[in-house]
Formats: sequence, C-alpha cells, structure tokens
Amino acid sequence: MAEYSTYGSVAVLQVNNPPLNTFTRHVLQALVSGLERAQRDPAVRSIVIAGKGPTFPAGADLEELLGTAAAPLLSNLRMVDKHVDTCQKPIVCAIHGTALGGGFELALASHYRLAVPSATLSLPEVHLGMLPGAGGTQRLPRVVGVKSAIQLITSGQDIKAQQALTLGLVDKIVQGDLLKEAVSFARSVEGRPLEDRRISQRTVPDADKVDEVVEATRKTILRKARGAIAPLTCVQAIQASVLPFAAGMAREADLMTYLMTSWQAAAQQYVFFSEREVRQWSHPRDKHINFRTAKPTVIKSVGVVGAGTMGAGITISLLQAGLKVVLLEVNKKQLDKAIAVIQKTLRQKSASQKMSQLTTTMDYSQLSDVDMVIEAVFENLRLKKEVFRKLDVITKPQAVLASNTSGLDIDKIAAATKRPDKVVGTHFFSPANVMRLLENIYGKKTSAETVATVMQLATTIGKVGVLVGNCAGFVGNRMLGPYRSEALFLLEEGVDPQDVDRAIEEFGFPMGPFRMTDLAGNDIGWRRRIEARLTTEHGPPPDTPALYRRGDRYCPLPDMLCLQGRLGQKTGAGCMMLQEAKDDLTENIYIRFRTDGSVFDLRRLLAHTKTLEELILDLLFADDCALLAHTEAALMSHHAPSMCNRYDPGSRTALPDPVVLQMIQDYRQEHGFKKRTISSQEIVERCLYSLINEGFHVLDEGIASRALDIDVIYLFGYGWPRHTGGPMYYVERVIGLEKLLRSLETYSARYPNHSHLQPSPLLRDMVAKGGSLAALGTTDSKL
Ligand SMILES: CCCCCCCC/C=C\C=C\CC(=O)SCCNC(=O)CCNC(=O)[C@H](O)C(C)(C)COP(=O)(O)OP(=O)(O)OC[C@H]1O[C@@H](n2cnc3c(N)ncnc32)[C@H](O)[C@@H]1OP(=O)(O)O
Repeated sequence: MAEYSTYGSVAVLQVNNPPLNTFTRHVLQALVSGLERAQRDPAVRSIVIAGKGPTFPAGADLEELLGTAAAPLLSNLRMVDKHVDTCQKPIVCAIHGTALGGGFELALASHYRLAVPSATLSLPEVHLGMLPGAGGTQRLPRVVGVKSAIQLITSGQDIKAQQALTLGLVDKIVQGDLLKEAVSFARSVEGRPLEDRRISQRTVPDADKVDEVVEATRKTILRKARGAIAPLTCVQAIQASVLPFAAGMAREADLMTYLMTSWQAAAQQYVFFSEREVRQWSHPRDKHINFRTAKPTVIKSVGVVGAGTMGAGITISLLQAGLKVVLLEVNKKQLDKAIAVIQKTLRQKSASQKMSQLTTTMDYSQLSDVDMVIEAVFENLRLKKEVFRKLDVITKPQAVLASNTSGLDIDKIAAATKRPDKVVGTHFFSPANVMRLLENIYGKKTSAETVATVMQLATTIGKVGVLVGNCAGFVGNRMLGPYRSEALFLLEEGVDPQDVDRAIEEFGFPMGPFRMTDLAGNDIGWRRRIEARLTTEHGPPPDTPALYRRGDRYCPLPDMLCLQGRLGQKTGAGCMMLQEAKDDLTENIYIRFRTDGSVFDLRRLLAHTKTLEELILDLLFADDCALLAHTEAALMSHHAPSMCNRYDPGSRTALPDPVVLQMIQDYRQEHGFKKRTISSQEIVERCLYSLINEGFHVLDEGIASRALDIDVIYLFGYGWPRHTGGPMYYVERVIGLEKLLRSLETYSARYPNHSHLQPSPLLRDMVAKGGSLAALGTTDSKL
C-alpha cells in the first residue's frame, strides 16, 4: 500500500496501489504509519513521498469515497493532513504521471514538490460534483491567488509541469531519475526551517480583492454551470481561504459534506464510471460474445470516403491517433478544401507531422490495402449502397467497412456487399474531431470481431464508443424524434419557440430545440420527412389531413417554413426578414466573421455545403467547441435571419421574431388551436419525458443493452447536462419511475394522439414489479 525504505537519512514512502495509486482508507492508513515511523526514527531527517508504477496518486478511490468506507477514508485523510502539516522533517513529493485530486492536495500539504516534465496536476473534483476537500480550496489560493484558484478549481483543468512551475506549484522540474533526484533534493533541504514552506501558513496574495474577484466571475461560472451546484460551491470554499487556515478548512469541510451528499455528486460519479463501463460491451444477440471474448482486428490504416465536414473531422481524429489515412473524395475542389482544413487543424494542435500519414486521392483503387474504410458521403441510402458495392470489390477481403450514417439501415447497406459480417455503423458526431461520442451499430450479420474492432477503434482515437442495435435513427436520433415533436406541439398550443428553448436551456442543455434547428438547418429533417413520404417538396402529400400522418399527430410547421425558403440560417431565409431574405437569394450574400474579420460570399459557399453545421465548419473549421460557439455567434449576429429567432448584432441572445410568431399565430387560428399559458415545468416534462419514454422502448427492443449506454450517448453526443447523470439515470434517481409513469399517463390522457406520450410497456412493467434500470443493465436481462 505504501512501501517504506530509507536511503541514509531519507525515508521514502512509495504509494503502491495499482493501477493509479488511488487513496483507499488502507493506503492512507499505510501513509500515516509510514509518516509516524519516519518521524520517530532519529536517523531519518527528511521524507520523500512518491507513487510506484505509472503515476503519483490520482486522488481518492471513488468507490470508497461513495460507499460505506467514506467515513474511515475521510478520518484517515484528516490524520494524513495533520501528520503532514505538523511534520518537523521536510516532506518532498516526487510527482510523475497524474497527481490529481487528493494526490495533488497531498503534494500541496507537503513542503516541497518536484515533478518530471510530463507530469500533470489537477483538481478535477468539480467534474465529480465535489470540491477539493483535502485542503485544496485553502492551499491553492495561497499559492496562485483567488482569481487563478477559482479558474483552476471550477474548470478542473490539467496543469502541465512547466505551468505548475511558473505558478509556483512545483519547486523544480526533474529531467533524470525522479526518485534519485528527490532523495538528493530531500537531503539538501534537511535541517532548513519549515515554517515558510508550509502553504497553510501563507496569506492569500490577492486577499484584499476577493469579493471583487468573486463578483466578477460569478456570472460566468453560473452560466457555464448550467444548473450544476459544484462550481459555485467551490467558489464559496475558495472565498474562505482569506480566513485563518483552520477556519477556512472548517468551511471547506462543511461545503464538501454538502456536495458529497448531493444527488448531483452521485450523478456525476455515475457518469465517470459509465464512461468507462460502456467499453465492457456484450453482443445483445449472444452475451457470450463480449469485450472479453471477441478479438478486434488490428487497424493501422483507414480509408475515409467523402471529404465533407464529417469526413475531414473523422480524418483528423484518425491522424491524431497516429493512424494512416487514405482520404478519398471524387470532387477535387472539395478534396482541396478538406486538405486545407485538416492541415490548419493539425497545425493548431502542433501536430503537423501527422500530415505525413495522410494520402489523399480521387481514385478508389488507392483503398485496396487499408485495414478499414469509414464511408462519410451524403446521407442517402442509394448513394451509400453504391459506395459500399465499390468498396467491396476494391478493398482487401478482411477489411472492415463502416458507414458514418446517422440513422440509415445498416443491414440494407451491408446487403450491397458480399461481406455483411464486416459491415458496421460508426456514427460520429459533428465536429467529429471534437465530439467524444462514437455510436457503433451492429447489423444482423455483423461479426463479433467487427464489433470488437470498432469498439477498440473508439478507444484508440480517444472517443467513447457505445454499441447499439440497428433501427431508424439508432439510439440518439431515434430518441430525439419525440422530443422534437413535442416541442412543435407546444408551439401549436401557445408557447413561443423562445419559451421552449429557455425552459430546456434552464434545465441544463446548451441549446434548446429551436436554437438547435436554427443552427443545424431546417432542411435536414425536411429531406428525411420527404424521403419517408411524410411530406413533399410542394406541400403535404395529396389527400393527407394537415395534422396527421399514418394515424399519428403531425405538426407541419417546419415543412411550411421550408416551403417558404426558410431553411434556417444557412439560406439567409430565416423568419426574421422573409421577403428581404428571399430577395437576397438571387444576389450574393456576404457575411463577415467577427473571429477574423474576413468576408465570405455565403451563396457561393452554399454551393458546396449542405447544412449550416457544415457551412460553419467549412468556413472556419473549429477544433474546439468554444471556437465553434464563437463562430456560431458570429454567424448569428452578422447574418441574423434564422428559422425561429433573431439575434441582435454581437449578441447570442435569441430574440422573438415577429414574423414567425405571426405565422404560428395564423396557423393556430387556421387549425383551431386555443392559445394557453404553459409552464416551464410542462415544457420540460413533455419534451424530456417523451424522449426518455422512447429510451424505454429502445431498451425493451434490445437496441440499447443498458440504461447507461443511453446515458452516455446523450451526455457525450447531445449535450445532456452532466450533473444530472443522463436521461435514464435522471429519471430513475431524481424523478422516480413511478412519477414518470404517472406524468406520461396524465399527458397521454390529455393528448391521446401523441403516440410517444403513451408509457412504454417496459416502464409500466418496471413500476409494477419494482424493477430498476440499473438492474436491467447488470443482469443482462435483455440479452
Ligand atoms: C493533506 C492531504 C491529504 C491527502 C489525502 C487525500 C485523500 C483523499 C480524500 C478525499 C479527497 C477527495 C478528492 C478526490 O481525490 S476525488 C478523485 C480525484 N481524482 C480523479 O478524479 C481522477 C479520476 N481518474 C481519471 O481522471 C483517469 O482515470 C486518469 C487518472 C486520468 C487515468 O486515465 P486512464 O489512463 O485513461 O485510465 P482510466 O480512466 O481508464 O482508469 C483506469 C481504471 O481506474 C479506475 N479509476 C480511475 N480513477 C479512479 C478513482 N479515482 N477511483 C476509483 N477508480 C478509478 C477507472 O474506473 C478504470 O477502471 P476500469 O479499468 O475498471 O474501467
């Protein structure tokens, strides 16, 4: 647990708890014993604490911290703290790997810190719904000041060794043998006074400005937190660092207790483990085929077909992971554009050497030798089948053929080949080099080896791979359908688009459904509905009731917007200025980006792009979400028309658009809807409960094997607020299945023709029998 050895006058305590040397109560007990022994031994004049194996301790063991062992763990923590803080012999921490959470706090409590150049330090507790409760909120500000401490603790960001040195968090970067250097360093500081080495004895450098700093950051933190309580609680604890140390520690302990017992901390820790658990997949048709038994094919080279936004993003992800890529695009202009985007992004990441791993081509025969192909052409079944037919002939027989479809039938695509066992879906999310989710879809004939290969690929390229079954929209987009429908039905009944968005954003989503549609383009769904024959390019199909399709309630408002040329921001034909925008379509439309002041001819660019999403990325390829958001804001403010909202220049605030509101008003009148006041609670319940209800169907049909798979999909692909744990966790642990059922019953009685509000049989069954979603996953009852 903590190995004790001596090198002359130096006692070395090496934490040994593989794989990450996390602190269990036993590890902490061993540390206390080691410290006592070193203190007692007159021959020992200094102490080194290090981690054995790959890392310095990566923090508290979360399973213990959350379970029944929490009390002894925390009591042992206090003992370690007391021993370290009062120790009369210098303690030197030798840091390599990841010194996280409690690990970093132990280092801060010690007298000296050495680190190797590759070491990373951080206080990531905020991501787990907690605060650095082992003195981190009191010691860090005493070194870096309140302002930086707030930034570091509320973001939980990594601090690289060099930055830590600059901030004064480590005393020396060690190039050679860390342990040897630490022993010799410890020897060199023996006998020196320790009082000024104790961070606890220092004062906070910007103590006089604490209120000012807190006030200045509060708004940003609140906005970013989107309902999470941990970030602001961290700030409260940091604020107490200007008090005498003992008082600050007492405040930290109180706030830590508050967070640790909150449902949000439990939810965020569930997210942490679920992100890892999805790797432990089982094949729903045969549970004996799973991550343990199936062997992945080794993938060293990948062909990517289609160099649009998705193809370029996928290529970047693959290159960043060190894979060889052959990027194929039949349109030369598009290919050149993609190359520029890839180059730019890799350069920003200081990874230009990875470009040497890229081959670009317009010739299919160049794919003859790759281990795998990911097809990322336009979302059209006929086109995809054609591509797969070609790939089947050209690629080597053992190559895996994957489709980046967002909802088309994998079996139909596989049927175009003579190797359906090697065909699989790999649904990336845009921007593909940023978004962490990879929804992997197995078809009827996909082999275990192929499934294992794409699940392994996700890990290789740093994504969270989730295995799901084949159905229209798979898991993520299928569940989004009822959510969108219900949002539209709410418009019919009297809510404005902004009210729906506000309610959903207040729940914690980064964007409500209408702002999202504004961004993504209204025509994507329209094309899908045309293909599904729910509507036509000229209006509702003949002899079809306006508000019904195949017996189901249907809201034609988005189709009406498309028919009027309002495809969203990308056409410039938004709701705000219909006539003007329509006229503009015959002219060139120019937009100026705030990001770099450049001016683009939107109409010319639209000839090459299909969606606004693509347009944004094509214009200013964003390699991180902040930049993407910035670009989006620039687009919104400089090219204001959109589907449902308007945006004042320079602002991201969506404002009601009188033209759209009038249009909805006329629609209500025409169809006899009576406007009524609808609460935010009803908006959230109807939108989210219908989405979650679809999740129960997905589980019932075995499309997702476990509730946690659905949660991870929504957390990593759709912006579901992390502090709520994901849709299925939230409804079970926070709302309660019984309450969900009763709400759905109430709503479906009121709206008998909204089929997605009819409670799923699985939900009914679970409530009747007292079953739980977590048990559904662990017992593999659906497999
Ligand atoms: C005066 C000072 C006294 C000091 C004493 C302090 C005592 C502490 C008491 C209270 C303090 C509480 C605050 C905390 O410390 S909270 C924990 C903070 N630490 C973290 O948040 C780290 C979380 N882990 C990671 O970020 C990553 O795991 C990382 C360390 C970066 C390694 O990543 P990677 O190499 O990709 O490995 P995996 O993530 O796959 O992890 C491997 C397996 O280990 C499991 N794991 C990881 N971290 C923990 C943990 N903290 N507790 C329990 N288990 C953990 C992970 O689930 C993987 O398991 P499996 O392979 O089964 O999936």
